[in-house]
Amino acid sequence: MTEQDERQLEQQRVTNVQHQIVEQIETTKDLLTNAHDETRAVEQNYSDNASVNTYEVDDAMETNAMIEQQRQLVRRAVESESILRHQLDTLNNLQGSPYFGRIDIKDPGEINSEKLYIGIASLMNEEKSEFLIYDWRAPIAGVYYNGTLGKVHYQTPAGSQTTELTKKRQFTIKNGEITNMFDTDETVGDEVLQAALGSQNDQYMQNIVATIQKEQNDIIRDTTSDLLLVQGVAGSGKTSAILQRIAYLLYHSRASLNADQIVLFSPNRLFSHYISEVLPSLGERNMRQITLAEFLNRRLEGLDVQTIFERFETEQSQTNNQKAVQTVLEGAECMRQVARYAAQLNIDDIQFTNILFEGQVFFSADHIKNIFAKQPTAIHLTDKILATKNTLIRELKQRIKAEAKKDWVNEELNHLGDEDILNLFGKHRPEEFDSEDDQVRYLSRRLARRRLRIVYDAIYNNYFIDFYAQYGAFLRQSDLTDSVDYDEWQTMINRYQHQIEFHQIELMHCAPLLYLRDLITGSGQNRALQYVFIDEMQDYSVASLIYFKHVFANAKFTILGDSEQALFKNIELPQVMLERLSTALNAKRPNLISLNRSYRSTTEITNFAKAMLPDGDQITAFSRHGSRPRIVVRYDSVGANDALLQEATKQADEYKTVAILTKNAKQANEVFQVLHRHTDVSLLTDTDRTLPTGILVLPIYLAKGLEFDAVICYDVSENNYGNDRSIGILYTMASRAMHALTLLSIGSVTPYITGAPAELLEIEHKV
Ligand SMILES: Nc1ncnc2c1ncn2[C@@H]1O[C@H](COP(=O)(O)OP(=O)(O)OP(=O)(O)O)[C@@H](O)[C@H]1O
Repeated sequence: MTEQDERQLEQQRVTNVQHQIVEQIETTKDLLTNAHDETRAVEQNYSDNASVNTYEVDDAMETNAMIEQQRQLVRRAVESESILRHQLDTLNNLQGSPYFGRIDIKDPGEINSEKLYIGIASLMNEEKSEFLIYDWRAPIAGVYYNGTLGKVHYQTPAGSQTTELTKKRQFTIKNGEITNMFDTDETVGDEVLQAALGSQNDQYMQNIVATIQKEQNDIIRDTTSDLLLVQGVAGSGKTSAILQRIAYLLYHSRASLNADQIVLFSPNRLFSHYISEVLPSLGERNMRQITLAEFLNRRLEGLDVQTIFERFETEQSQTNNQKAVQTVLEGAECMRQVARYAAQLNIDDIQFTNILFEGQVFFSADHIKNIFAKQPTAIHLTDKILATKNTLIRELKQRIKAEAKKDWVNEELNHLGDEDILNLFGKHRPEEFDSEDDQVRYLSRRLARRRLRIVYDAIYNNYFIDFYAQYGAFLRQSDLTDSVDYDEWQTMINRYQHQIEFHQIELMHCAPLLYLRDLITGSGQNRALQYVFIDEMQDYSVASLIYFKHVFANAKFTILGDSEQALFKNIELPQVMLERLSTALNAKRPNLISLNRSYRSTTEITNFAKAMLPDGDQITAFSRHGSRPRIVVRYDSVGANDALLQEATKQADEYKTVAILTKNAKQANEVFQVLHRHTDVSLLTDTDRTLPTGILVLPIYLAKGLEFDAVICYDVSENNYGNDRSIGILYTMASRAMHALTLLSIGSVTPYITGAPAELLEIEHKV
C-alpha cells in the first residue's frame, strides 16, 4: 500500500470516529437533559417534604424516614448527572483531535497484529463492542511511550506482560483532519515535539500527552516509590510530567484516590493559574493547590508570616553569620533536636499560660499545671495534654452552670426577641419542655455557653500552652550553636521574641516551631492525604520538608526541583541534595529520576544559559533554533531606559508575551514607572493571580515555573549581580524564555555572563 493510500485509510478512520463522537455527544446531551430534569424533580420533592411541619412525634418519625429516602434519591440523581456530565466533557475533549498515536501489537501465539489507537480518554463504539480509542493511561498504552519496535513488556495489574510491537504511528489531527502522520521507531519523534514546542500558548500550560518522553513517562507511571525525587534542568518538563502523573494516578487508583487527596505545593499563585487548565484538558479534576505562605498562615493564625519573597528581598543583605544561623535552623539536625526536646520535656519546662476571658484570668497557668501534674506519669506527653484538656472542659461545664444563674443572663433573656429565642432553642422546640421554668433554665445555660464558647475554643486549640515561648525556650537550651557565632544566635533569639510580640515570624522558624507544637499536642496531622507534590523544592528548607512529612504522614511524596535554579542558596550538587533528602525524609522506597534535556527554550538560549553554570555540560538543548541571545550594554540610566523601551516594544510586536525580569520587587517597580508612560505594561506582584499577555514586569521569584515567548533580563551588570548567588538567579531568568532572550546591562556586565563563550551571544554596546 502506498503512503498516500495509508493516509487515506487513516483519514477515513478519523472521520468515522469523529462521526461517532458527534453522535455520542448528541445522545449524551439528551441523557443529561433528562437526568437534570430528574434531579430537579427529586430535589423539589425533597425540599417540599423537608419543610413539612413536624409537631407530632409520630408525624416527625414518619417524615424523617421519608426524608432520608428522598435524600438518597437526590444523591443518586446528582451522581448520575455528574457521570453524564463527565462523559460529555470527555467527548468534547476528544472531538477534533480524537487520538495521537497508534500501536500495532502481536501477542504471543497470534498471527495477526491488533491495531490500537491512543488518545486522552477511552472511547467505545455505541454498541460497546469495540474500543475506538484507548486511554493513554491504560496499561498497554505504556508501550507507546516506552517501547521501540520488537518485543516489549508492559505492566498490568496482573503483572508484567509481553507482546511484540510491530508498528508505532504518530498523528497530528486538527479539526478532524490529519495534518501530520508518520511511523517511527523512537519513543516520540522529535518532529512532532518540534511542532508542539514551536506553538505553545503561554497563558496556560498545555498538556504534553501526545509527546511524553521516555524518562518523563517513568516519572508519570511510578506507582511504587514513597519518595520520588525528580532533579530536572530548567524547562525539562518536570511540572508537565507531574501534572500528567497526577492524571495517571487518578486513573490508576480511581477506586481509592480522588483529586482531594492530592496536594501540590506551588511556588506562587500565578503558577497555580498557569497550570490550572492541564488536568481539565485531560478530563480530570484539579488537585488541591497551596503555596507555602498559605499553608503556614493557616497553621499560624494571627501571625504575620514572612513570605519566601520577603525573605528573598531581605536575604540580599544578609551577613555570613546570619546565613549560618538560618542554615542551622532550616536543617535536619534542628528538627531532630526539636523531636528530642519534645520527648524529654518535663512539667517545669512546659510554658503553661493563663486562659483569659474578657481580660480576666479564667483558668490560671498554675491551675492548669496542677491538673497536668495529676496525670499518671507513665502516659505519653500528648495523652497528658489531652487529659488536661478534658478536665478543663469538664470544669468549664461546671462554670457554665454557675454562670447561667447570674443576673446578666436573666437580663439578656428578657431582652431577646421571639426569633432570637427560637434560635436559642436550637434543635429543641419550646413544647418539648415540661414547664416554663425548664425552658428558662435551658435557655440560660445556652446563653452562658454561647458567651463562654471562646474559652472552650481556647482549651480546644491548646491555647493554655504558649508555644511561642516554648519554642523560644527550645532555642535557648539548644546546642545547635556549636557551628554558628554565639552572639549571632542570641541576636536571632532576641529578634524572634521581639517579632513575636508584634505578631510576626520569620520563615526559618516556622517548621521547627510548628513541629514542636504538633509533637507536644499530638495534633496537626492529616492522614487522609495520599500524595504530596512539591514543585521547586530548591526553595524549601529541609526542615520544612521534614515537617510536611510529619503532617502528611501517610502520603507518598513527589519532590521536584532544579538545584541550579536555587534563588536563595548557593548551587548544590544534585546528588548531594538527593541523598540529603532521602535520609531526612526517611524514605523506604526512594527513586531518583533526572531529566537533562531542556525543551522550553531554543537551542541558542539553552546553550547560553547552561554556559553560565559550572556543571552545565549535563544539560542537552532540544534542537529548535532561533536567534542568539542579545546583550545590550548602556552606561547610564537614560540610555538604558531607552534601550529597554525599544527592546520591549520590538519584542511585543512579534510575540504575545514579553517578560521583563528583575532581581527584586523594587527594581520591577522602577522599571514599571519608567515604561508605563510610554507603552502598555503590567506590573505583577505576589498578590496577582492571573497572568496577562503583552509586556509584563516582574521580579524573578514570581516567574518561577513560568515561561514567556520573550524575556528581557533587566540590568545584568556586575553591580547588580556581583556575588556567586547570582548564577542561580541569572540562569533561572534566562531559562524562562521560549523564543527570544535579551540581556540589558547598565554598566559593565556581570562576570557570570561575560564568562560564557562570546560566540553564544550577540553583543551591542553603545557608549
Ligand atoms: N514531552 C513534552 N512534549 C511537549 N512539550 C514538552 C514536553 N516536555 C516539556 N515540554 C514543554 O517544555 C516547557 C517546559 O516544561 P515545564 O515547565 O514542565 O518544565 P520544568 O522542568 O518544570 O521547568 P522549570 O524548572 O524551568 O520551571 C513547557 O512549555 C512544556 O510544555
